[in-house]
Amino acid sequence: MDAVTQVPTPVNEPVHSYAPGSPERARLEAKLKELGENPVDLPMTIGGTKRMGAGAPFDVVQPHAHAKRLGTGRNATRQDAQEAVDAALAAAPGWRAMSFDDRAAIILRAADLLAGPWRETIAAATMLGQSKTAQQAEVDAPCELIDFWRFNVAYARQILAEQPPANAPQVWNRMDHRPLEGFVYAITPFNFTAIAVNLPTAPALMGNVVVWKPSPTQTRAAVLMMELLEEAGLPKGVINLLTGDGLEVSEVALTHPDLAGVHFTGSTRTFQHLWKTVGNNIENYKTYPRLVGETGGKDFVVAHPSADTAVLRTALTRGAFEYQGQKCSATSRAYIPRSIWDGGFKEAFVAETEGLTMGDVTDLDHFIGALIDERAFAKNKAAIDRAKADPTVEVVAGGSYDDSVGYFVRPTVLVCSDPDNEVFREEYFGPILAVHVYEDDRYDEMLTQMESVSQYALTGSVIANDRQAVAHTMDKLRYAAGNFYVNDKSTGAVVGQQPFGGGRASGTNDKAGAKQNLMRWSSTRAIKEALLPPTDYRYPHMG
Ligand SMILES: NC(=O)c1ccc[n+]([C@@H]2O[C@H](COP(=O)([O-])OP(=O)(O)OC[C@H]3O[C@@H](n4cnc5c(N)ncnc54)[C@H](O)[C@@H]3O)[C@@H](O)[C@H]2O)c1
Ligand SMILES: N[C@@H](CCC=O)C(=O)O
Repeated sequence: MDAVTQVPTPVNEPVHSYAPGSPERARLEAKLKELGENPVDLPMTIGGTKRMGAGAPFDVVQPHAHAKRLGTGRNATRQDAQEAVDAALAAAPGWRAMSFDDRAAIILRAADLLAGPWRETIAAATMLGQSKTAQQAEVDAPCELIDFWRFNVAYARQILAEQPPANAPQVWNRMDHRPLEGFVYAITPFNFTAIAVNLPTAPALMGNVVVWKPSPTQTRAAVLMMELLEEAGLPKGVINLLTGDGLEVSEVALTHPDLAGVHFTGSTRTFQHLWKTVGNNIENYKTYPRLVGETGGKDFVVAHPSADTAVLRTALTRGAFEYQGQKCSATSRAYIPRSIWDGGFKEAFVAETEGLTMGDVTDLDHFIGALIDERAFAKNKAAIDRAKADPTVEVVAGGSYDDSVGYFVRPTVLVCSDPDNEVFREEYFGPILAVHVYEDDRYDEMLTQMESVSQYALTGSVIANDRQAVAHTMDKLRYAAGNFYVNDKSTGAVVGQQPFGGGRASGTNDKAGAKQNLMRWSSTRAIKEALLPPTDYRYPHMG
């Protein structure tokens, strides 16, 4: 079909409340029971075929009740990886040849399946596997993933329609936005099902083939998402799912001559390792692999003396502790003026923090659940223990932990007099908020220090009612965050509204769910066609 079509105008998916007595709550509870009580095998999908493979087994458990197993997968081996790359490359010509409308229709159908019949299944898998509350699972997958899919289709349509603005006389210029040559390697984090699925599907929408390696702890939802994509009509081999730690997968994929790109979200350390490996192999690739990575953060809230204290308290409680602080955007450091801290804020904030309910997320009354695994628990426990032993730090809320049933760490507030302390620099990826109380007349000095005390630049916010202070802070912190908020929490970017990503050590800032990201998965061919081409090499000035 030659028609230049228009895609549906995207709108953000409405968030279901799961309020007591609502029909969606009843459906969710049924799915929680079904998935929670029936552990399954978690297969890979290579060229459309499901298989467990022969690698070492790993269990996926419920982090808030780690004795409860959701399923068992196996680490993909070198052979699994080689076959996945072969399957992707074999699928590439057919996928590239398919029209954009056909590819877009698959993604739009996937969005509708997720918004409808699959909604509570994916929400329940995300709650159980990643220990999210109903609200936190709902804003992740379904909602954010539906938004990624619908907005990406609209952005991709715009990119493909982009053509040169000028044509010289007797010339027609065109742009052919080609998929990359080779395969894209998508490596995804545990904490968002939406991110895990956007990373392979965004390049696929642009016509690329993909090897997808999700996080082991997110595998229950990942395997279900693969089934949903198949139901939506995704052809075999376009996305190949490999389970496990990914170590052998990287040995194959990162050294393969057809590696065309890496689409990563996860820790800074892992991304730097991947980048170094690609750098060390740079002479072996047929093309320069695109490296897109969104990584860690040490996200801040700066409160000005003019701040509304209720706004500040809510931004801190939600920003620091929702999903147990396991968002890359979670507030993990706050700068509060002495006048506010000593003026009753400390007591109110500590009381609110101590009152947060924590437990098994299948009890929908809780505000937070557990950390993802043993490693995350140990990291946060060690950080709290170091803080307790540090004379410059005072633990004013929380500070306790217990992994006997689930990986639970109480929301913790550390007040530290030394703004250079590790508590203001290290990403713990847990419910630990470091607070520095500054003297009101030293606002500017505080801004200068906190601007670059950490290596990251992901998210941050200013809470202030004084407009000049807002403008000054925004200017001074221009490079300290890729997503900046005024009088709001540092988390909760919405696709189509606040494109997400950070700079410095936080990533390549290619903005997930935006045009910038999709453009990385396309390699443009510029075409000039001479309609009346010259037939004499001489120019007029030659007489
Ligand atoms: N900036 C963002 O948009 C964003 C979003 C979500 C999470 N994050 C960051 O992610 C981190 C938490 O996620 P995580 O614990 O899953 O991160 P991680 O780096 O431990 O793991 C990410 C993925 O990389 C895989 N991996 C690790 N080494 C590998 C290798 N050699 N080869 C192949 N795969 C390998 C893991 O199995 C997982 O799938 C935090 O630092 C957080 O800030 C950032
Ligand atoms: N996009 C999410 C964070 C993703 C990282 O974990 C937010 O804005 O809170």
